[in-house]
Amino acid sequence: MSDLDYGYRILDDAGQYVEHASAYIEKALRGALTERGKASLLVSGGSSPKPVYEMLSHVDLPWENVTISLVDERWVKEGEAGSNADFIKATLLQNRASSAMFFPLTNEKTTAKLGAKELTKTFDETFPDPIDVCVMGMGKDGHTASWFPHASTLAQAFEIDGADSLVWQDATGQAGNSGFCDRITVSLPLVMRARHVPLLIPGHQKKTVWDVSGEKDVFEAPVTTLRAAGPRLTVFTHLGE
Ligand SMILES: O=C(O)[C@H](O)[C@@H](O)[C@H](O)[C@H](O)COP(=O)(O)O
Repeated sequence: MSDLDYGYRILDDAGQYVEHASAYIEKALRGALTERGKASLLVSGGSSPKPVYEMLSHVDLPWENVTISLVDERWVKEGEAGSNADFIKATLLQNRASSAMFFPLTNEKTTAKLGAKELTKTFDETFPDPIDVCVMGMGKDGHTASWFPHASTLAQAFEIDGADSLVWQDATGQAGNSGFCDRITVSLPLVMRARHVPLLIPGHQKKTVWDVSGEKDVFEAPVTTLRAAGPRLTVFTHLGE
């Protein structure tokens, strides 16, 4: 018996990881669609969830009733290098899932700081709280969403009372920023209220980062905050490379 209060699915290999993570998200969306007739799904970028999105895109669901957005976005225009929106369009919003509604996390403002308020307003109008499924990823530096270790802007994402749904983040100097510093991200309270929080961290290296993060401070390893979701958090990993 595990004494963890969250789900921890340690699969044998990458193939099983993809199947189990995809099936979990499918089941959560199906449950929301059955209960409420619609579902909301926020997704992360990165190579870890990519094959899961590709599998999910073939699933037979009433995708036209599913509204999808991002957990975080680099402040670039769609069509420019680094756009998470483009990544999701090329992976998840394909095949059967191409009929889902997609809400991008950028607007015409020149910086995320300038665009955040207006974007939050339309996001809140589009997505009833709580979100049904928030798919989280993780960098080997322990960041998740655009919550980077010791970032100067991190406290505003972690403000428990009163953080907006979306907040801008400055990832300057972060090892895991992929070259994109100006960012927008969901806030911690929004994720904590979500009905399902799958964390997709395939491979033994990411598994170790996750396991070790349990001993760390939330500003040192932001991903550890997800433990506070308790049974609504399910971690998917495998023991391969
Ligand atoms: O916006 C970003 O920079 C990415 O989305 C990033 O947060 C990513 O999710 C992690 O770095 C994990 O990436 P991998 O899954 O490729 O390891």
